[in-house]
Amino acid sequence: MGSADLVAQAKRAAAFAAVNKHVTPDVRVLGVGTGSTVVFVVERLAELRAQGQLHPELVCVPTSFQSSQLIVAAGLRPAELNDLPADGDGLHAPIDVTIDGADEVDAELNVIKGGGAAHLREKVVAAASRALVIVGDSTKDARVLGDKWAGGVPVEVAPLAWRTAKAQIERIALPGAFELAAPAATLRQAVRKAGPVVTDNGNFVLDVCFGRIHDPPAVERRVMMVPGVVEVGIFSGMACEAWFGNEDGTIACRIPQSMAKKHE
Ligand SMILES: O=C[C@H](O)[C@H](O)[C@H](O)COP(=O)(O)O
Repeated sequence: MGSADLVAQAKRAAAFAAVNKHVTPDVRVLGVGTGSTVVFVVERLAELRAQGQLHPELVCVPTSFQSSQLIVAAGLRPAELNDLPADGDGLHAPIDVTIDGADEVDAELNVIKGGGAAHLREKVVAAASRALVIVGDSTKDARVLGDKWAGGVPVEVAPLAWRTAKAQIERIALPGAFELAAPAATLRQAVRKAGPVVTDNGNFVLDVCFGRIHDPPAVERRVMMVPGVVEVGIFSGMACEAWFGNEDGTIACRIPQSMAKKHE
């Protein structure tokens, strides 16, 4: 088996394990992430549906055009977040659980997302979920963000503001929060289309390299303050569990390190 096949197999194993644990027949509203690992999440959902093991009224909230297409192709029912009824606690977190991929995950399960430019909708859906579960292959599993992922932090920006936002992001100074003396931002270019990537929301994406990120919540908050920034691809403190598939066929499941310590 080639290396790409082994990585796909690892992603599939993680996705299947997460679905098996979290998508029980009592789950009524499911958030479906975006990316190559989520393809396997939906493959498993289709199997469970065919076996009659899903809630008969299950609806799936997509996080992108791709995610919506996968849901429909698998015979599952898509639902818009705004159309879901409010829950009792007033927080409007009507989604039981969301399963999504990631570009990198640190020891506390802070996550970099947006390699597929879907992080705005992904974060909105994650925030409306009672649990966010991450799936990926073991190359995503890092101690500190920036240890492995070299693609930078995706930042969705309004097209009219991309140059000013880029300049302001590159001037961010947060002593101790990240490795580089100054962040470096690049406008993401499209493949097989001239010009920049345009997101599902009609915006552009800056990929911002910070080096290793020691304080993800501080970086996330600071970048969000730049005018024109729509969403930052750092998800701090949102994920409760991550599943990583290894090329040897084994799977690892992790919870945030601080929570694991409390249970020791
Ligand atoms: O924008 C895309 C998403 O955040 C993806 O979930 C992330 O890039 C991971 O994708 P993949 O499973 O393809 O590595």
